[in-house]
Amino acid sequence: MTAALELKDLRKSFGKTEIIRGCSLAVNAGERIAVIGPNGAGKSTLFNLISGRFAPSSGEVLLNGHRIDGKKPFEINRLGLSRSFQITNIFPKLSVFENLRCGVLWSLGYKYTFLKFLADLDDANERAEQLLQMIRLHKKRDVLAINLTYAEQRALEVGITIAGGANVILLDEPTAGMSREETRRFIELIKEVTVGKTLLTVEHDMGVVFGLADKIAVVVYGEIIAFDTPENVRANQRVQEAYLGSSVADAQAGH
Ligand SMILES: Nc1ncnc2c1ncn2[C@@H]1O[C@H](COP(=O)(O)OP(=O)(O)OP(=O)(O)O)[C@@H](O)[C@H]1O
Repeated sequence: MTAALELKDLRKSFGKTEIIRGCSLAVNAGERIAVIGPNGAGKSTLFNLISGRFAPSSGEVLLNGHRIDGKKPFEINRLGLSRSFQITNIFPKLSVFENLRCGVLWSLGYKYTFLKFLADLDDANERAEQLLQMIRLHKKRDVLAINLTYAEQRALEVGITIAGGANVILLDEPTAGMSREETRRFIELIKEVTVGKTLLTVEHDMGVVFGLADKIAVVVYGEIIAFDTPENVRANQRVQEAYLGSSVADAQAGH
């Protein structure tokens, strides 16, 4: 079976410092992966390499079996990989519905003509209405994004990320800054809206990791030292020594 996303001996140096030091990983379609690791381990850099923000120094990134390393972020997006936008990429003065519709329309293609735009508008409206329901913001349909609560803005961000129908979704700390209860509900929401999709999240909160992930990739000092089920990762000696056994991680996991 072709992996939905595959990294082959991926490396990235900034100047003389190698930050990503030979990462290999194969993620099957439909799997939910949490990428964890200490601060500065290279998690964000890995996401930046996958989503095309940085080009790797060497190695390959394959999306559904096709090389995407070296391509531009928008090209990778149109090939079916979507990364969560930062809050600042939500249009604050547009309504929730309009934000979602922008996400849908933007994904429809860069060779866009005005006539095609008009023809597709009905479809885009319909899709935006569906997304509204999915992210449970239908009651906030016409509210300006700037007037949403923080958790609602994060939900909108997820809605925009999935708007184009990408099959591989990257979310960077989706529950950061949320209360425990908001986090719990948000994990359920993420699970629902990503059914059938491949999901990668960078996550610090161990509660979120163990609640969401089918598999965990542990990044330490630019290397993936483990890639396995949550139970096996928890029991992995090397991971415990390098990361999980710390009191901080235990506290986050609620032990
Ligand atoms: N553009 C850059 N130029 C130089 N060094 C960089 C650049 N981006 C990241 N780094 C360095 O790469 C290392 C890994 O950073 P990265 O942000 O990927 O780690 P992280 O695991 O996401 O950390 P955190 O959990 O704190 O977000 C850090 O030492 C950082 O200073």
